Amino acid sequence: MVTPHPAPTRARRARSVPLRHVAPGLLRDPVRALVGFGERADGEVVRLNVGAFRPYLVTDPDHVQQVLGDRADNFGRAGDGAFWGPLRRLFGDGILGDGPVWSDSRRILQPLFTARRVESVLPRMAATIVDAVAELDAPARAGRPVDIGAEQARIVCRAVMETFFGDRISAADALRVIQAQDAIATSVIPRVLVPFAPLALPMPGDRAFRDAARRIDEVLTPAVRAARGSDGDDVIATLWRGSTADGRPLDERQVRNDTVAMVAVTTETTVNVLTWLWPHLARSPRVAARLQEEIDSVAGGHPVGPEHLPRLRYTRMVLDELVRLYPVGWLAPRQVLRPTTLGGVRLPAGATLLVSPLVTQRLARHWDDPDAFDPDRFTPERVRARHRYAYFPFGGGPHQCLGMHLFYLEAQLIVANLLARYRLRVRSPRLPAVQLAAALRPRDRVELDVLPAHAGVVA
Ligand code: HEM
Repeated sequence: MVTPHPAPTRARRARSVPLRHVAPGLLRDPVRALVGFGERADGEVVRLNVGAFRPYLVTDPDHVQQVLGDRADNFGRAGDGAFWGPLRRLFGDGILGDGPVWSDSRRILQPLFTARRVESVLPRMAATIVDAVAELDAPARAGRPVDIGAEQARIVCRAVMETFFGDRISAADALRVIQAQDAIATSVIPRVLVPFAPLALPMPGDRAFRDAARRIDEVLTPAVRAARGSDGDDVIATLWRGSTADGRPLDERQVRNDTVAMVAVTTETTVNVLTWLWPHLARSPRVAARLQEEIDSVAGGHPVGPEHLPRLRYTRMVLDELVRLYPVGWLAPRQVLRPTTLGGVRLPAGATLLVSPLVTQRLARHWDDPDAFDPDRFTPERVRARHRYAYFPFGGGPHQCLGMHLFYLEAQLIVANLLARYRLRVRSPRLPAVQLAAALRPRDRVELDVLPAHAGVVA
C-alpha cells in the first residue's frame, strides 16, 4: 500500500546547517565532517547550506524509511541532479536509473541474484575462490608482501566472471575494466563535489572520465555483441532475452548500459570493502582471534565451501560491522517529485534529498561508540532491537541492492579461505583513509605479509 503524502501546508521550513560549521573538515576528513552534519541535525530533516547547492539531509531512521521505502514513489532516483547525473555519462539509462527503463532492467536482472540463485552457483564459485586464493602460495613462499586490494580484485574477478558472466569477459579483461573504474571513481569527484555544475561546462576530470569510459566500452561492447542470441543464464545473455513491459526486446544500448553497471557493482563493491578488514583485525586482536577460531573449528584447516557457510556466524557479523562503517553505496540521493513534508518539514518539488547509510550508521544517537569496530552489535537480539533503517548498507525499498546475498556469501568464502590457508599480517595497522567517490573506497593500499597457516601450504 502507498502511504498518502502529508499536505505541505502546516509544515515548517527546514533548519539550515551552514557550511562554515563543517567546511574546515570536509576536505581533511570528509567522513567525520559528514557525520558532523548528521550530529548537528539531531534527527531533524535539515538543509545544508553548501553555496549554491542546498540539499536536505535525511538521517533519522523513520525518515529514511519513508524516503527509500514507504513513500518511494515520491522520491525519485532519476534526474540530472546530485551524483547520478555525472554517472549517467557512463551507465546511461538502465538498472542504475529510475522510471520505466529501470523497472524493465530490474525485472530482468533480479531473478539472477535471489538468495536461491546465488546459492545454486556457490559450489562453482567456492571452487574458483579456493583456487584463486591458493595463488598466494607464491608470495608466501618468496616472503613477498602483497597489495591485498589487488589480490581481492583478482579473486573477485575470477569468481564473478565465471559464475555471473559465463566467462564472456576474461578475468584479465575484467581487471582492465576495474582499472578504468578506478579512474572513473576519482575523475568524477569534482562533479560529485560541485553537483550543480552543468555537464556542458568542462571540469577537471572530464577528459580522464571520457578516456576511462571508452576503455570500458572497448572491453565490454564486443562481449555484449557476441552474446546476442546465445543461450545461457549469465547476465548478458539474460539481458538480451529480456523484454520491456510492452513486449519489445531490449535494445543494444540498454544491454550495454546494464552490462557496464553490473560489471561495476559485482566487482568494486566487494573488493573495496574487504580492504578495510585487515587493518581492523590487526587493531582488534580479540575480534581477530574469535574469527580465526570460528574458521578453524568449522573448516578444520581445509578449504572452505558452501557447506561451511551457515556455521560461519561470527564471520557474517564481522562483515555486517564492516559494511556499517564502510557502506560502499554511501550516498543515495533522491529528488522530490511532488511537494510534500517529511518529519514536519516542507519539501518543494525538485529538491534534492541526501540519504546516507554512512552518516546514519555512525550517529551516536543510534550506535554506542560508533567509531569502534565491534561485530557484537550484530547478534540476533541486538539486530532485532534496532530500527530497520538505523542500518541500511544495502539501501531499501524498490531500489534495494540486488547484490546483498552475493556480497555476503562471496565475501564469507573469500575471508574464510584466506584465513584457513594463511596467517595474514598487515605491514601497518593504520586504517586507509576513506575516499568518497562514486562509491566509497580506500584511498591507500594495504600491504600484507602472507604466512602459511600450516606446513602443507608452502611445500
Ligand atoms: C558491500 C557491497 C555492496 C553494498 C554496500 C551495496 C549497496 C547498495 C546500495 C546502498 C544500493 C541502493 C542505491 C539507491 O538506493 O540509490 C545498491 C543498489 C544496487 N546494488 Fe549494491 N551494494 C553492494 C554490492 C553489490 C553487488 C555485489 C551487486 C551485484 C549484483 C550489487 C548490485 C546492485 C544493483 C544492481 C543496485 C541497483 C538496484 C536498483 O536500483 O534497482 N550491489 N547497492
